[in-house]
Amino acid sequence: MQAVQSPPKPEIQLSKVESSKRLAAYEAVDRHILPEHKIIGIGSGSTVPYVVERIIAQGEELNHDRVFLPTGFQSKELIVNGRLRLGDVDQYPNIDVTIDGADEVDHDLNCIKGGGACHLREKVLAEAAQTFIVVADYRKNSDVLGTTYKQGVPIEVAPFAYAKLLQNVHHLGSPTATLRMAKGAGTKAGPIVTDNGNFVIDAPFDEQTMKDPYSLLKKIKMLTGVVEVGLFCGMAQAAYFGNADGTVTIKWQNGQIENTGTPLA
Ligand SMILES: O=C[C@H](O)[C@H](O)[C@H](O)COP(=O)(O)O
Repeated sequence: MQAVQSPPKPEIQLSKVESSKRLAAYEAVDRHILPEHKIIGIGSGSTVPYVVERIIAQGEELNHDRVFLPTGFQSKELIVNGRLRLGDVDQYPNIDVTIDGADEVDHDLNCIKGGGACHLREKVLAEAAQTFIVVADYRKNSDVLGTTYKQGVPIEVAPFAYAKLLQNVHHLGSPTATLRMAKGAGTKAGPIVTDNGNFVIDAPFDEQTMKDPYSLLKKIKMLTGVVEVGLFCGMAQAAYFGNADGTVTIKWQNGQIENTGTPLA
């Protein structure tokens, strides 16, 4: 009897933005998640599912003795649903590679992170990693932070201190800083609460201030009650940006910029 062949699965047509996220994620995994890497940090956001997809495609033989550490609820689900082994940074404080998304990346690879309120765990996993790689679509590739991500610098704060901190952040030069509220039908009434039980303040600063994100980071971090700031300065070794034309731009820590792939006709 002839075997019945199931019809080929239709290829889901991705939007330009989605395909550029996938391009960046695949290229970064292919270059940085190598057979010798056993402890791997998995970041958060909409590009990270493609990172996990590509890691799974490396196969059971490579993945069976690897441990994957999540930066939040979303990445934990990705790891568990992908049948990868879950660990945590308190068991594995030395990570080989962490790959994560970003809200915006400047020419020095400084990043705004925390649009999804995950930046505390993300920063711990980035710092613990020998190699920290950022993946994103072309919209996140900037010269100066705050050019495209207008919501402001995400600041995770102890809930009881938020009112005082809002005043302090206003005085620091962000008069429109606000407490991030849960939005949309069916969501919680009131402020969003992070995976660590904290609140988030979004603090936009002017262009001049954002040109020196490290100074700003230090000032905000000094405010009592601040848990972590979504400015990642001097942490990434490389940032991969998928482009709408099917190529990938890679910015390296030493300032080198590389373009790979053939532009779509
Ligand atoms: O808190 C969230 C993280 O920092 C994300 O990595 C960041 O917001 C980017 O997310 P997305 O890729 O969904 O824009």
